[in-house]
Amino acid sequence: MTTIGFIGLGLIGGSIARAIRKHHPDYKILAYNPNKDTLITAVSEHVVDIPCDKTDIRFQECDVIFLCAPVNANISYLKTLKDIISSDIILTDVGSVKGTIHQEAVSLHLDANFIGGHPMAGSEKTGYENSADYLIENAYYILTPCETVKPEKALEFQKFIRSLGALPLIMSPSEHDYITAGVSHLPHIIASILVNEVKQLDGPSEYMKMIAAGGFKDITRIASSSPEMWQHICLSNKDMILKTIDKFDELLMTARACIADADKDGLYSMFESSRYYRDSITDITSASNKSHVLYCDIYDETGGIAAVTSVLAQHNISIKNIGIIHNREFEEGVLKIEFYQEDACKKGAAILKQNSYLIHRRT
Ligand SMILES: NC(=O)c1ccc[n+]([C@@H]2O[C@H](COP(=O)([O-])OP(=O)(O)OC[C@H]3O[C@@H](n4cnc5c(N)ncnc54)[C@H](O)[C@@H]3O)[C@@H](O)[C@H]2O)c1
Ligand SMILES: O=C(O)C(=O)C[C@]1(C(=O)O)C=C[C@@H](O)C=C1
Repeated sequence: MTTIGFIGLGLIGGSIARAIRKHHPDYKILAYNPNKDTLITAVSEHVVDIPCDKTDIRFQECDVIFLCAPVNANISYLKTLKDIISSDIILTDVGSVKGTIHQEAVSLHLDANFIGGHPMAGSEKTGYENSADYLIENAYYILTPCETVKPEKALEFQKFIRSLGALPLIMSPSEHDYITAGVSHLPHIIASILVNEVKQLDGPSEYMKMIAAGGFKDITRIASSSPEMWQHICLSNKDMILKTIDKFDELLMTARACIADADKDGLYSMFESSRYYRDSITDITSASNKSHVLYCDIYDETGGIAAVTSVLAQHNISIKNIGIIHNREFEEGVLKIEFYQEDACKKGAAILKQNSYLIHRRT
């Protein structure tokens, strides 16, 4: 029997625990979370087997412990767990910054046990109540094993992550921190600034807030993310984030100059270059690990999901997975439906369209 521990059972911890329960129903799951109600719910849903205290001696039984609290809390847990855990445990975290926790693992002589982790999936929503067993499905899951981790241990953990439906990708902590500063940390800072900018510019009528449409909403969804989480990330990945801010500043000033100078060619080439590059970014669900998914707009009303599933059932179309998703690019109320086969997905889309549902497929 494999035993897995969790410290922090929020959006990401809860989603990984649910994915383990789904793919490895016989594994034993122990969890600590400061909010006890979360643990009670997780036990009642059979996601967690044993609710634990912060320094619970039963964490000794674990083969793997996932640290799923905010970045700095994960770092401080290494010291707390050091005297409890078994000598061949795999300790991992899901934090959005890797350099600082690696430094702590090395200084505590836990490096032979430590494999940093970071699922590149999430949401602006927090907490166990928003967790889902499919959250990390088809998402890149960055792994940063310490150099002293035995290769067979690292390989075994990589296989485990793949078994949960995620796509493991190995890199060094510094490479991780550089890349995520560019594609995750700076975008969150910019989203937050954009919202604060509108807040400051808007007049007493609040027309800006009222008419803000798809463009503003798309680019600022992540401004609703957890302030605590992003405070920790900015404090932990300071140098890399400052580099990306400098680059952003340079490009913003170039755009400013193009506008001030009415530089037609400069403006055209800025928009043309970003459009070309953005169009080349594919959704991995449509690449080699293709899953047969469609997104369906539903009304936020009782029975909305049941109506969709019964239309599909009437045509003998089986659903592999279904759920409301929050980490997405479409509007509120989108239902994600996964099918076993591409044919079933296409047929399902056609039938739902005939029934006046608005269907999206990602390219
Ligand atoms: N939200 C995302 O999109 C996302 C994506 C990938 C990775 N991450 C990382 O995952 C981690 C958790 O983020 P989340 O989105 O699940 O946040 P969350 O707020 O949903 O969950 C955090 C959980 O940790 C618990 N917690 C807080 N302080 C704690 C402490 N000192 N000790 C133990 N538990 C504590 C909270 O009660 C909560 O249940 C963070 O390190 C974050 O950087 C987040
Ligand atoms: O989709 C979102 O809401 C996210 O912000 C997820 C997201 C990101 O893409 O930046 C946020 C933080 C992470 O560490 C990893 C993923």
